[in-house]
Amino acid sequence: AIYRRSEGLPDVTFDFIIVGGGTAGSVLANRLTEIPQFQVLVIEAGPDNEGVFDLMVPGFVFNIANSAFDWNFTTTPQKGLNDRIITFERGHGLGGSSSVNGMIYTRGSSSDYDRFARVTAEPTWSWDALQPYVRKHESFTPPVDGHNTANEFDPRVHGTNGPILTTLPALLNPSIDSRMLATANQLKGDFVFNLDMNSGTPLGTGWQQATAGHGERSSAATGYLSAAVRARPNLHILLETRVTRILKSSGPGTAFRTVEFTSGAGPSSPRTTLTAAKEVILSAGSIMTPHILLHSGIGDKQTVSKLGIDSVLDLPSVGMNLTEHPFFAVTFDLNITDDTDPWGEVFIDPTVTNEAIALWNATQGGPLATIGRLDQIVWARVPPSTFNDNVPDPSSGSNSAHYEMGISGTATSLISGSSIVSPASRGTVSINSSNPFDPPLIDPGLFTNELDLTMARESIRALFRFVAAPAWKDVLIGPTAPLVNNPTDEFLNDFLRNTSFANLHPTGTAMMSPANAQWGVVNPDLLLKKASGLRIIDASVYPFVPCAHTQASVYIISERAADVVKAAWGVL
Ligand SMILES: Cc1cc2nc3c(=O)[nH]c(=O)nc-3n(C[C@H](O)[C@H](O)[C@H](O)COP(=O)(O)OP(=O)(O)OC[C@H]3O[C@@H](n4cnc5c(N)ncnc54)[C@H](O)[C@@H]3O)c2cc1C
Repeated sequence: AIYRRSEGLPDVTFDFIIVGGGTAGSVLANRLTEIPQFQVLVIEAGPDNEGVFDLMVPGFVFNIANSAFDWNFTTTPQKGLNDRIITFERGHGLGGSSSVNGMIYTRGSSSDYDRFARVTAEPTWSWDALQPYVRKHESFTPPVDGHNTANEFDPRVHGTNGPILTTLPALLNPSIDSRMLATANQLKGDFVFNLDMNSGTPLGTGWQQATAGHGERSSAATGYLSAAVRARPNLHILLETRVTRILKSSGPGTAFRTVEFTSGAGPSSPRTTLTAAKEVILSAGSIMTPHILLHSGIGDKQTVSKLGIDSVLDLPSVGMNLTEHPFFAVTFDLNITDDTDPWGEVFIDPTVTNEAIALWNATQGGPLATIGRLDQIVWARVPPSTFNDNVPDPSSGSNSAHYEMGISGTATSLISGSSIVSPASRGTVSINSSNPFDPPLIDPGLFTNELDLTMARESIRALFRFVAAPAWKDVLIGPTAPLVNNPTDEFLNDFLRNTSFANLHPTGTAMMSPANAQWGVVNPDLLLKKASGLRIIDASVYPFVPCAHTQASVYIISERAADVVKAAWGVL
């Protein structure tokens, strides 16, 4: 059941208290309540996702920023971005960031997961070992327009029975799609057609896949917290309630089974505590998980002590290693005269938008049933000569991408949403007060490592090579200002520093490490180091960011983590 005040909660002993009903938290809530004797409480800071139009309609993804479903964070001034402060959206509500994200479904490369296994000395985090979980969360669903998808994906690498619906684009854009696929054929090499970028080898040009089905967004909340799951008598979801700290239990040893929370909105709001009989599971995401840990005195001893917070566990890696993908748009002017797309103006002309809304309401189809105009993505590597002994390759292996180009177009422009997906830069999440209501200091450190700029320049030059293919000859005008032909390195550095944003894929701020390692925050079983009772399950535990948009990996990791928890309590 759903509650909004802790006073209404039933008088039961909660075996598990999950902090954050986001992407990972929803997976855990579902899987742990499959065991009827487990009583599970989820505490989520934000509201319910149910019935919220902008969260349901894929085409309205850009309406969500700055709403009640966004934490409305900004970064610290970014040195690598000419000291610009940028927005840093995070989901606030059931489903967390999966309720607000861009729905792009990409798993990354097999070597990303093999690197997880290698650096944590835990073989069960490898791609091969994770295969059951790679499929368990997913149900591949035909696109809403019912077109033949035979050459657009490989059904053998997809799940068919999981809670999360995935699909292929439906609002096809033939004049762009045909040229994209022709380019892959004409140039091959880095841009060769890849039938399915989610096979473990993403490299090349392939059809984009999204977490949507039957015209609607599929999020951790719609998928894992369906009406039937919410009705389970052992699942209790407390909304609009913020966890302020996790408290050390009294008695010998270092155990953390108590959460402190409030439904108030400020530092003096009355706080309540509840203690889990088995575990607290922290799933507040890569930004708020370290924020809660630091406010609880779990983190670098000197840093927290300086702020007047009692240090209860000295773990210097908390909040370190923030890894994020820098994102930049690169645009070319086109002149397509045979464009027959009736929905070209859907987000520009209000009359067309209203027609699209009416169509979506009536049929859950039409242009709003799909995410904008993005039909294909290119994943590629920079030349090996970019690296040497002093400048090592930051990617996880030779089947991993360094950069991504999500290419969409209209009759007049071709836009690549480009990103460095194996970055070398690292940042931090920290705090500057003892008030848990103060926002975290988010420093993703974008472009602080020169190598990321080098790779970004190379990706822009790769896009120039891409649009130089014969397929574009009759329609390409040239780069859109301020971009110019044959740009110098200096020009591109300025362009990148002045225009880049965060791709909103933060990971690594509570990273896992081998059980005996002095660094890291959690062990490979995701239990907090040097303590008991507290597990962390969300994107913060990744030691490295995958070369992918990060939601698929959160589903994979959380599904496996649910089994790790069940095994620890003897029910698997
Ligand atoms: C705008 C946006 C676009 C994105 N686009 C894509 C995309 O297209 N494809 C993709 O794969 N990935 C995308 N991502 C990234 C992806 O959604 C995330 O990596 C993933 O959902 C993170 O899951 P998580 O469980 O770690 O955290 P979240 O899903 O963010 O969950 C954390 C939850 O904890 C709650 N919480 C935090 N602090 C507290 C507290 N103190 N008390 C109680 N509750 C708390 C939050 O409200 C939230 O519900 C995007 C993210 C955003 C924000």
